[in-house]
Amino acid sequence: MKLDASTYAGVAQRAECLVTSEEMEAALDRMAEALTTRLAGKDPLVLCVMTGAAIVTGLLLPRLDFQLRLDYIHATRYRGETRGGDIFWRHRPSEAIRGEHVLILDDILDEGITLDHVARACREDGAASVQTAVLVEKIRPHRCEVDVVGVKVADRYLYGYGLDYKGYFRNVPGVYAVADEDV
Ligand SMILES: O=P(O)(O)OC[C@H]1O[C@H](OP(=O)(O)OP(=O)(O)O)[C@H](O)[C@@H]1O
Ligand code: HPA
Repeated sequence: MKLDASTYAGVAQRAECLVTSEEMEAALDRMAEALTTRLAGKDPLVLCVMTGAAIVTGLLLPRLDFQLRLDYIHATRYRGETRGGDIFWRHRPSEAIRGEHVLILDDILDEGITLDHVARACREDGAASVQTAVLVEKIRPHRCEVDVVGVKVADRYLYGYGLDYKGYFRNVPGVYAVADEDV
């Protein structure tokens, strides 16, 4: 769904910045360090969970100075809404996963349902090992744990650094909480 320019501007004006771009860049540096410790020398297959993880993937991979490969996996359950529904698979690269040390990279752990499904799918598809990393973890109970986290943020509806509000704001250089009236 398209947002008209005045609605877009209103959402942006009412939103609250929770994490600045400087803080996010520092978090990416810390994630890179933790992932290097876990995965350097294992020739991992990094799986970008489309679409939101495209930004964290692009920012993180140049910080990883070791042998790796990149592929993508696409499971979605929000599809432009601010509440999640059933998992919908768009791309599951089962053959590519078999025997690999997989790193699943996503933008956010919210309820944890998406990451739980994706990690299970990788194990079912014969991954040698599965590790997970997210740029943002919401402070709330989750369906699954994650190995490496960038920042922990309040349980509000968020946008920026890959996180979308109705398909928009993924390109915003900071993490913002949408005002209650806009959720
Ligand atoms: O922990 P959960 O409650 O399952 O939510 C997290 C998932 O929600 C978002 O995906 P979405 O379905 O919105 O697709 P997108 O990546 O295209 O935004 C996000 O990218 C995570 O994959
Ligand atoms: O707070 C959120 N913002 C954007 N996308 C999301 N997917 C799960 N939670 C969120």
